[in-house]
Amino acid sequence: MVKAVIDPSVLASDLSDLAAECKRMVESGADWCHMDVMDGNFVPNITFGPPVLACVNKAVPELYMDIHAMVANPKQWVPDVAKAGAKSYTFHYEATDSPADVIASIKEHGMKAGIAISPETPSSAITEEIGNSVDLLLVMTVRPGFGGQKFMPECLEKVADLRKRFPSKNIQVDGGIGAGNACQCAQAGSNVLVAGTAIFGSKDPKATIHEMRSSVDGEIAKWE
Ligand SMILES: O=C(CO)[C@H](O)[C@H](O)COP(=O)(O)O
Repeated sequence: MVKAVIDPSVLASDLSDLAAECKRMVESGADWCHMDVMDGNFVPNITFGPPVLACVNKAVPELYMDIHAMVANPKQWVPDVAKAGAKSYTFHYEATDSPADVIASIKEHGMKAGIAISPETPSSAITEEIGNSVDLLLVMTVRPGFGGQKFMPECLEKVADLRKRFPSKNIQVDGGIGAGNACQCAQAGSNVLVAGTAIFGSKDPKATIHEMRSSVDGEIAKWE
């Protein structure tokens, strides 16, 4: 069965000291670090790409880099992101007409594959074929592009639908999440919680991660 994964989003970290920030998260009990790669095309923001990911991987080789590719051509970046040491690569359903090709490329390059849906995309866009071929389904709970936005609880209906249809998959939520709504997200069926502001802005990230994990663990125990 799935397990709780707490996944700090480095978008809210001190990006001038990214490797140290990732290390701090590993030491605080984070399972993964969520790395938002934005190209200024798919979303109106630009962050970082494979050269920066490679530096982080070199400095913190034990880190599970969970890539959220908010890019207009997701297949283009798969080889470079894999070479940079990423463990998983999640792309947007809205960014491609051929998700199966992108998924195949991600797997060929030795990464776990994920597919994301933005708030305006229904969960029915994830067909049985797509859902069964990925490792992770990401339901955005804000519009992609920026951290620190308000959580959209209406997106959780999509989490519930996906959990029902894909009981053994990692189902991730991202945007406006923290200790206050972790339980609500897990109740809907999410086991992978991304949190930027809530963790990097916390005085005690270790305690925040622990609290979020306890909420998810408590809900997962009820599913079985
Ligand atoms: O994908 C993202 C934005 O597109 C971020 O990962 C997300 O918004 C996390 O930030 P916060 O927890 O501060 O809302």
